[in-house]
Amino acid sequence: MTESIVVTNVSKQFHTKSGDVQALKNINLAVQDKEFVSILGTSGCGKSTLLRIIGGLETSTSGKIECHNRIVDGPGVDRGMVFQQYSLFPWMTVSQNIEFGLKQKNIDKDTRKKIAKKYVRLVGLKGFEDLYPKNLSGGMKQRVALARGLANNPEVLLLDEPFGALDMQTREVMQELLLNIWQDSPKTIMMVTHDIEEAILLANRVVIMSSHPGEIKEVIEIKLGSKRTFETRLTEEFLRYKKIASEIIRSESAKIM
Ligand SMILES: Nc1ncnc2c1ncn2[C@@H]1O[C@H](COP(=O)(O)OP(=O)(O)OP(=O)(O)O)[C@@H](O)[C@H]1O
Repeated sequence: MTESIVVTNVSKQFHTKSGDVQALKNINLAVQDKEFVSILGTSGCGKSTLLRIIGGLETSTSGKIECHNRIVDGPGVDRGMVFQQYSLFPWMTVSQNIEFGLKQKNIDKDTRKKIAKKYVRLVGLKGFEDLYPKNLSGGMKQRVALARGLANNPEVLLLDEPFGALDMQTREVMQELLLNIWQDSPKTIMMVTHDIEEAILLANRVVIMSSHPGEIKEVIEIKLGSKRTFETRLTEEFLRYKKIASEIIRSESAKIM
């Protein structure tokens, strides 16, 4: 297996008016090509900071990040990011939003349209292509953001709480959607979430971070097979993973209370 992302001895310190904050301490992690890794941890433990450093939106204080053997020193088309705040362009339609990154890559109009059409269908937005974000529900906007991230076909997709703003039902539909898309055409995905079930259902490995400073506390390999469905949540194996992860997170939360 080849390594997609390699994080070596990454630490991050923020300098603020009220003092220094050590957000990350000595993070070491190798994510394999086409692996799905979820990152769990208590609020403020550094999950987003780690993802932003991998995305090149933030610099580390020490250590290095490599993506397919290239040192990360800023954002790049090899790494796509989808955030909880949909960050859609309000003046662009659903299709135009999805096509945006493709246009930046100078992909011709016909190919752009074809790719956008494919992802509009995959995320269940057929018929809504010409609407503007203001005419969409939160769940629909989130699907557009996901479609845009996938349509760009980056080598690595970085998802920061992508379903965090959604209600439970929509969230579950979106999880299943992402699961189906990933099972049909696997790619390297790192996803930050607060939702233990979401982390386990989707990932090959769940990384649990400890807080203050953020360190990797535990890495759990999730052996639930590659054909997971919604019903996987009801299996004994799944519940066993949930119990293990919940206990670690509970003990971490207790430390900061
Ligand atoms: N730009 C910044 N300036 C100063 N401190 C920051 C900055 N960004 C994050 N921090 C601090 O770094 C630590 C980690 O923050 P981060 O947002 O990465 O945590 P998180 O695990 O993603 O939290 P949450 O789950 O609540 O979103 C926190 O203590 C936070 O206050």
